[in-house]
Amino acid sequence: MNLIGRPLYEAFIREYTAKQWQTDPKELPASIISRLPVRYTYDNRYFNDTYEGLPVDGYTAWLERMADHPNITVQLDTDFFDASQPINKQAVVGQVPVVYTGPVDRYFDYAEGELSWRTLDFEQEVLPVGDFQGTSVMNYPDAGVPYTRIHEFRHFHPERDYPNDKTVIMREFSRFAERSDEPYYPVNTAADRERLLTYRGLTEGEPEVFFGGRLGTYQYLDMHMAIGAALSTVDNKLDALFAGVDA
Ligand SMILES: O=c1ccn([C@@H]2O[C@H](COP(=O)(O)OP(=O)(O)O[C@H]3O[C@H](CO)[C@H](O)[C@H](O)[C@H]3O)[C@@H](O)[C@H]2O)c(=O)[nH]1
Repeated sequence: MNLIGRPLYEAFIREYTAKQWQTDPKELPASIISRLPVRYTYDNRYFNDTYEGLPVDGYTAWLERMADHPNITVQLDTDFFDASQPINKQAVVGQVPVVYTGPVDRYFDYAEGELSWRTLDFEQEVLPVGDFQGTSVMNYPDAGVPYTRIHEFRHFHPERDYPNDKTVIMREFSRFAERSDEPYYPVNTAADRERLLTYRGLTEGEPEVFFGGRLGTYQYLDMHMAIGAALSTVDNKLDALFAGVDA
């Protein structure tokens, strides 16, 4: 309210935030809103960063190329908490360094209670038009619309060729995550923060386990922050563990 005043808060923030978090805004950390820059110019970009963009061929290709190395084996569909398969928590922790990027409460089998998380549902549709909304993301702040925003992929990559008579859109819906859902956002209420402190205490007792990413640290990290944090974990912690080990 201090940032933009009541009329703009009511038009753009109040109902969107209710849909996105289903949590009284007073319970949410101020950093959720203060991440949105307020400026008094006609610059209509989202953030103030010098460069904004996506990997040229997308995040999937970017990750596949990083993992495409003779020293790296990728094993998917393997549950770290399933002791019936060899690469499980009990078998590996303490034996080799582990970087864990799943939910921190799950790692400890929810011993200190559940942290609250939001998950997302997506509904994809192909429409028979060349351009549906003229922009990559359109937010729908009104309570009467069940989704929070619509993504239209062609606008993320204006440099690519797309058909003139078809476009892919995706509606995004937010809800509280159950244990079986994929968590996307830490809600981070005061109760969550208290619980997180006890989990942080527990992480200190884990030998050579490095908790990373939004889920492992219970932090609302943007992509550039998650990448930066991963690189500093390598520089500050992992490098030393592998010094002297043959590549
Ligand atoms: O129209 C809006 C937009 C945001 N918010 C409030 O501000 C918070 C932050 O909104 P963002 O859209 O910045 O948050 P997301 O993490 O959902 O955004 C993601 O999508 C953004 C673009 O839409 C950026 O790409 C961002 O880096 C990426 O994390 C929301 O939860 C909500 O409480 C509103 O109330 N109304």
